[in-house]
Amino acid sequence: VGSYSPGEIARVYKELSLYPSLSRADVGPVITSQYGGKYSNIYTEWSQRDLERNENVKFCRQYIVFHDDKSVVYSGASGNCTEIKGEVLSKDSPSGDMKAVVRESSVKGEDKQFLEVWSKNIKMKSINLSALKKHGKVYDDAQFGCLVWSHSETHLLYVAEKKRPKAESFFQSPELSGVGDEEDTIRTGKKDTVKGEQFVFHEDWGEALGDKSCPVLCILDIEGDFVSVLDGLPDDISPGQAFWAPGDTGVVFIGWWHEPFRLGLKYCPNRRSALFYMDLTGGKCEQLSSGKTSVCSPRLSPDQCRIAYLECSVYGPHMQCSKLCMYDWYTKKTSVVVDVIKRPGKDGFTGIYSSQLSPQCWSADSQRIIFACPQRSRKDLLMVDINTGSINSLTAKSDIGSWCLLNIERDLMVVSCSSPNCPPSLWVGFLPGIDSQENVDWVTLEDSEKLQDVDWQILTFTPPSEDDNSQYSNLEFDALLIKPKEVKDEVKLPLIVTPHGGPHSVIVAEWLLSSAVLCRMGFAVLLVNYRGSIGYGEDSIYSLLGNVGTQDVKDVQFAVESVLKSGSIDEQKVAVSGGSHGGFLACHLIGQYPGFYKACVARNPVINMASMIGSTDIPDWCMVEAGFVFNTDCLPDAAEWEKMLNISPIKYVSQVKTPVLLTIGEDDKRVPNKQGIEYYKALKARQIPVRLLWYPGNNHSLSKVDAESDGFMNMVLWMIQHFSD
Ligand SMILES: CSCC[C@H](NC=O)C(=O)N[C@@H](CO)C(=O)O
Repeated sequence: VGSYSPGEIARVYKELSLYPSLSRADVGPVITSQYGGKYSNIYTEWSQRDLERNENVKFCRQYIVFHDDKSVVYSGASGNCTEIKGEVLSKDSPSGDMKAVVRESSVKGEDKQFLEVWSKNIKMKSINLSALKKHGKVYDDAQFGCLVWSHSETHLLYVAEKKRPKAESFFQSPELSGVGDEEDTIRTGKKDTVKGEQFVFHEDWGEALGDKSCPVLCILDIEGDFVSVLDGLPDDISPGQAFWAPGDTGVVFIGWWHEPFRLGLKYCPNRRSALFYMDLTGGKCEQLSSGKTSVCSPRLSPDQCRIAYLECSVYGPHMQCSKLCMYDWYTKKTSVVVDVIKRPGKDGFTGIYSSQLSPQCWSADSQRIIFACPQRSRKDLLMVDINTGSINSLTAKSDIGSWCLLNIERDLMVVSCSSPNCPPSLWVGFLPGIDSQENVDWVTLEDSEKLQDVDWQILTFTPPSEDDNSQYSNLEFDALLIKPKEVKDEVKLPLIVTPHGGPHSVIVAEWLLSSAVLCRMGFAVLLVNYRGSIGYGEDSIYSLLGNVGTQDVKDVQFAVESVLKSGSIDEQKVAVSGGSHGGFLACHLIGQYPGFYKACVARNPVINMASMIGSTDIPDWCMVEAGFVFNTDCLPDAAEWEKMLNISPIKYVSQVKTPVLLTIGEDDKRVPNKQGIEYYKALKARQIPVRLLWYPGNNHSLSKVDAESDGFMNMVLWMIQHFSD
């Protein structure tokens, strides 16, 4: 490993970063050819890092699938890939005759948004949304955003930021006042500016949603060329994830309460929210779910009789085991189809841990729901019978590590699958009939090459009895070990230990660019799903509350020491890296096991929960992980502050011997950059080698192409440098 030059590392990174990943697939209508054969077009979107251009490029490719409604007869790509530029959102109409696009385009040097309607090869409409000034920017995020055709194909529904009146200075001279809105003034006879509001703080929805504050539901009447912003919704909720109700009588959406103040939503599907129906015929807004829980991903059945959605508790751990619920449109009754799983039973089903269902998730007969979900360290495709609640795994027996349902339409499933040694590939297959025992017959649309030199396995651990959790005892956990395949007898591998963040998330056996590159360069990588990870039953999640900094730290160390016993690892070359809560664990490990790890790399790590609670977008996380109940109207008491400090990595800083590289995102709202700086100063004061990389324009994930690639290069070089200290 030590013999690799930066140029060689960059070459391997560049080579493996060429593999694109799938982000979307849409199945077109069934067309009968002139020879009587039936086929459907499949539209796919992919993304790929372009290191030269320093951006993630998005491209599309279409495929044609001939079928007999039960099996694929013939399939192939139709044409080559095309890069997608300027499209914010796009959606084909249900019949496939039209396409709607929200596009960003520069007009005379100014960025504008247009809503386009295409029919065959003609752009029928191009509506300048920015000029209409009915609302602010259209939302394209997965949390709120949508672009939905009405069933009648006459209207389009989307979410945008509420229009904010222009604010001007108290000292603006009257002749210039409201000058920017001249057109509006002529049209409405009113000046659209307010004084004194220029510096008012507007709450936002937190990490990665910093430009989202007050979403509104908007409707374009295509024939009438008219955009309207829906009013009549409750004032204390922010709407999103909207769709047309049966018969287009109104719209159904999720509303998130934003009183008394907004809490970060990213990775936090535990925020109080409900399913709502805005009746456009009577102008009334009705709440369809209890309002005491958190709900997301509502999906209307093909027969338009039921809405399936996911539900979990409010506050508590930010990722939890969800219920699959069903709202019957006609009886107005709600039922639970799949409940929370505390401990997995004999069938092996560990519970639902998805926070987003695929755009379509129903079988054609409206009797089953299909979704992808982490089950321990793999991601499987699961099928639920809504009448019995019984669950079948469509993929449990496969040797592929991770399956992702991109879409399902008339029982034709489009999936992306990958493994640590196999980049994403694209497959299609028909869902077998409800009473059929048959397996899915998968057909590859886009294959990917297996990396023959990379090997992976899932290891299962039972914590030693002294580390058992008395309240939640006998819990197991896993780790994913990724290694070079061919290793000469006398060679011992350097090891990089990577606990995931969250802490309630999971690493599944999927394509992981950095692990594949490290493996190519001769490192072994150990990714630990310590107790508290999702995918193992709700008891595992709850076992960690109040025990962060001990139980999770011990689990990781136990997994590492067990792997070292195999004899294939060089004990003098063990490093640790992690982001966020994974960074919290990395910094704990070097503090609690001084000198064991020869290098540490932490991305936006949580360093001091007590100092972070006042500045993060999710203060509830600090209280809940420390074992307390969060309440929006009370401050932690002295004992709670003390515990938050005592369970934080800063507490062990004086024991640290390991050199630390910190990678920090300037605009991180989740773990504010001051956390990394606090650790940097504490290490510097103790003469521990420390280096801090500061990435402007980056948030918590450090996922911009240059930040991600630079962070990776520096991580490897830091480890190589300190392995030879
Ligand atoms: C107040 S920061 C809490 C840690 C953070 N949790 C949720 O956002 C975290 O560890 N994030 C992970 C993803 O879950 C990450 O890798 O950024």
